[in-house]
Amino acid sequence: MESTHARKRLRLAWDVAPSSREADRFEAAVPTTRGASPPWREDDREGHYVFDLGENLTPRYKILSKIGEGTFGRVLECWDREVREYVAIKVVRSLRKYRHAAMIEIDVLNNLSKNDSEGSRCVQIRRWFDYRNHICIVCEKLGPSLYDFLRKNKYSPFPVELVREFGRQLLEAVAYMHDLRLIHTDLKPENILLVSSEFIKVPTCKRYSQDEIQFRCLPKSSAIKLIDFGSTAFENHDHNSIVSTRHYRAPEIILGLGWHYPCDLWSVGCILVELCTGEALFQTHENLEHLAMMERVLGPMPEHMVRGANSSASKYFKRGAHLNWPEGALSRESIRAVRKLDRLKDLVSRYLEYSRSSLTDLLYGLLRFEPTERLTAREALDHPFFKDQT
Ligand SMILES: Nc1ncnc2c1ncn2[C@@H]1O[C@H](COP(=O)(O)OP(=O)(O)OP(=O)(O)O)[C@@H](O)[C@H]1O
Repeated sequence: MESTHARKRLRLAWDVAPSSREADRFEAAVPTTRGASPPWREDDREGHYVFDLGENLTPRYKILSKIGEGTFGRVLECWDREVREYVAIKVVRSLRKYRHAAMIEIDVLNNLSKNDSEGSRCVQIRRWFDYRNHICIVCEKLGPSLYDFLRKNKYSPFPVELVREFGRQLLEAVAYMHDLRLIHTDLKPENILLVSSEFIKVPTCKRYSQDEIQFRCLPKSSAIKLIDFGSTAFENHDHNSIVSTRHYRAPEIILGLGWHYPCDLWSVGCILVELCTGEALFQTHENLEHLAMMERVLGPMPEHMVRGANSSASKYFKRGAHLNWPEGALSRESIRAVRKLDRLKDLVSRYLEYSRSSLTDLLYGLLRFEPTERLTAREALDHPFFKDQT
């Protein structure tokens, strides 16, 4: 299944988690809903559960806000009356295929939390239940995603020290998953959440005018966790389908060569570049343009990969294993978009104040075309970039 190209829609409430006193006040203001479920209603046309804020999901959970929406369902912030904590509940669409996918996600989440001795950096499942034909997955409530943060800062990059912290934790999460023989397949800034919503505002060097200082928001804590295990693959399953959201999709997936653990590391490479520059590295919606962008940034693709491409991908190449570019481009804008991109090392050094050769070297290791030559998560964690504190 091809993940959606478009960025997720805006979060509805990203830094407005009410305090528990506020939740109590909220509780008192809507006394009639306490202890009861609302009357049964039809789902909407897409199979989403229909709700009103302030009512109960089940008598245990009070719905406070909608925090997200994805292909599989809606994520609601709820107050758990029994444990007295905020939780995020994914209320899955009632269609059979989503219910089925949700059961696999629950299996993965249980696996992740069962083996989690100390902070796996993957969201923790609390429990799950089936309510009015909707699978509901109750998880710890986390803060905004790294993408939410980039957007809030008008796509200005994160400081390199934060990129290092995020990168290390992201790789720890991926290494943990791979040790459990699980492949995430949909790593992207939207699926990396800060644990806390707290942030500080710091002045930037840029000024609009003499008196107007520009600010940007930085998270108070750099702790992050991975979410969205709805596309996670087990090591022994068939790995030929198209996976990953377009911008983060590895070349072996596009070429139909089959994919494995290394596809997650490619996505990590793309994510780290995005955190450093503020913008997605490969902003494209189309295979040939995507491959041309990869070659522009990283150099030519190895010939054996081109020769192994499946029948639908081999049409992107001329005889002699060269990409059919720019001849095959769909428009002039497309050619311009590819030409606009820099080589990886220039791209990184353009955004960082001074040369960061260790980061560039790490990125080249993560963005190797040949999956077997790509760094593994554990190798990447050993890279000098994570030791370099200057
Ligand atoms: N534990 C959580 N705490 C806070 N917010 C969350 C949590 N889990 C999910 N969200 C929010 O809900 C959104 C949708 O969640 P998720 O990505 O799991 O849904 P999905 O339907 O599987 O999405 P996709 O279409 O990407 O597969 C996330 O982008 C995030 O903003």
